[in-house]
Amino acid sequence: MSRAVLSLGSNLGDRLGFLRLALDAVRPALVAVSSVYETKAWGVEDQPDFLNAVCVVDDPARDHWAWLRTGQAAEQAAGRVRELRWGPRTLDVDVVTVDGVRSDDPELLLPHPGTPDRASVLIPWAEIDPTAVLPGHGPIAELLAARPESEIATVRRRPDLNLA
Ligand SMILES: Nc1ncnc2c1ncn2[C@@H]1O[C@H](COP(=O)(O)OP(=O)(O)OP(=O)(O)O)[C@@H](O)[C@H]1O
Ligand SMILES: Nc1nc2c(c(=O)[nH]1)N=C(CO)CN2
Repeated sequence: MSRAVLSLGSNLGDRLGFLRLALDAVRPALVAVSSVYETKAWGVEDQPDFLNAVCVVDDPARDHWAWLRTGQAAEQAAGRVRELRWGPRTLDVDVVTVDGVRSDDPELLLPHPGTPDRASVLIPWAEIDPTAVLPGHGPIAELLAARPESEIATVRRRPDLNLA
């Protein structure tokens, strides 16, 4: 069994369409998908808001590398051009965790190192798996409780947008 948590993000073009494209790439393995959230950009702040969502997927035939490749293929299909780090993009698929796998290979860091500091990942993840634990970091509910209220407020659920 290989159960992965994937974070999806888009802030260019047809944002919802690109999230749907990513989800369609994993739909046969889909266990759960969060609501869509409109989030203020972190990192490079002078860029459009993102749409973010998190999904849990499970496929015994795929290991962590296969999840990375699946995400990268979806990014390519969305016409993503690799430019600025933390800059705008049509589609970003981050592999947040895969089972308890730990990796310090720069091509696939696991768990994804940004996760503990990103309400834009923790909030949608907690919506679909509130008792989840981030390997090496603890329960995501505790990580979320440690985020400043000012950051939490920049992650807004968009009930009018649906991925499921
Ligand atoms: N867990 C992971 N999920 C997705 N890509 C990863 C992961 N760990 C390392 N990478 C590598 O990161 C590179 C992609 O980086 P990218 O440009 O998407 O970074 P970013 O999204 O701007 O920043 P961040 O990784 O902090 O979210 C790829 O080369 C990929 O191999
Ligand atoms: N809110 C938000 N900000 C971001 C995001 C993202 O997915 N959501 N992704 C980035 C590129 O890694 C940079 N900044």
